[in-house]
Amino acid sequence: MEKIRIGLFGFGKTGKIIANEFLRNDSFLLEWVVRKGYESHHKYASRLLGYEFEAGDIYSMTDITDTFFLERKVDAIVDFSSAAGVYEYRTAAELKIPIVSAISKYGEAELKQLREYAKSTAVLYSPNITLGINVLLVAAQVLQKIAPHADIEIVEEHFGEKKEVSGTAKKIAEALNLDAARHVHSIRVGGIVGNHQIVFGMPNQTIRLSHESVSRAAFGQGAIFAVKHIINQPIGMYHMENIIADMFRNHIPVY
Ligand SMILES: NC(=O)c1ccc[n+]([C@@H]2O[C@H](COP(=O)([O-])OP(=O)(O)OC[C@H]3O[C@@H](n4cnc5c(N)ncnc54)[C@H](O)[C@@H]3O)[C@@H](O)[C@H]2O)c1
Ligand SMILES: O=C(O)C1=N[C@H](C(=O)O)CCC1
Repeated sequence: MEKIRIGLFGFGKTGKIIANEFLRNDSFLLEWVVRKGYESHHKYASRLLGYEFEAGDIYSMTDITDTFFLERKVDAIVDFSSAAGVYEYRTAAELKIPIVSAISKYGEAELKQLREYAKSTAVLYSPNITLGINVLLVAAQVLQKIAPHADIEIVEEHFGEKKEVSGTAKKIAEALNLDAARHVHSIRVGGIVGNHQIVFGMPNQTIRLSHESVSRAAFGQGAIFAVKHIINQPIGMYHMENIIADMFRNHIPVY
């Protein structure tokens, strides 16, 4: 069976792990990687990650010409670069190459650009692309409907260096119509990749829904899930939580 060819933007803390998840999955071929600078320019991501084969030719953003995506064909682009990276694949969208953006924090202008691309190709945007967080997001909304009077608080734990409040926690608060400033509580310790807990408090019982990203490889597994979904979809904008919600709908056991 033909491998799914991937073009990856970003080869940083997370991008390297994403590249590794694609490299170790036989369904995929990592064709190239684009990063901001010239570090490891034209080396292979596979070799840098310790593999014996050559895959994932490394380019700099300045290498992207109008013919870049024509000359280096891929079946999907995956973006783990930065918000500004969104401006670099306009011609890919025009060529109808599906796009998975995992940028956690876009400004309005970048989001507008991504929505523009979704008029030409299939775009999946997920600020937290782990399967588990998107299951948590849907399950919490279902539970809130079942127990509308529950008190709800959100606790997010991340590595010590993370300065900003978890965008994921803010998204959960928004989905539950909660004021994030009041209901999101942050803990910064050690090397925690990312833990989110939603506590539903009721008079005689407490329900806790929680998700733990044990390794950043969880983001790679989410990206793989997203690519496999998006490459068979028509033009438009897609979100992981909607895909998961459909799976809930289709798999809720009928007793
Ligand atoms: N959606 C998710 O689940 C998820 C999970 C982790 C990280 N992220 C996002 O992934 C991105 C990268 O995170 P990180 O921890 O690897 O950061 P990082 O700073 O370690 O790496 C950023 C990488 O992107 C490259 N880059 C930056 N701007 C670029 C541009 N304009 N064009 C091409 N390459 C560019 C850099 O060279 C570097 O390789 C961030 O936006 C972060 O929010 C998302
Ligand atoms: O590693 C991080 O930092 C991440 N932050 C995003 C957030 O703030 O929710 C999610 C992905 C990982």
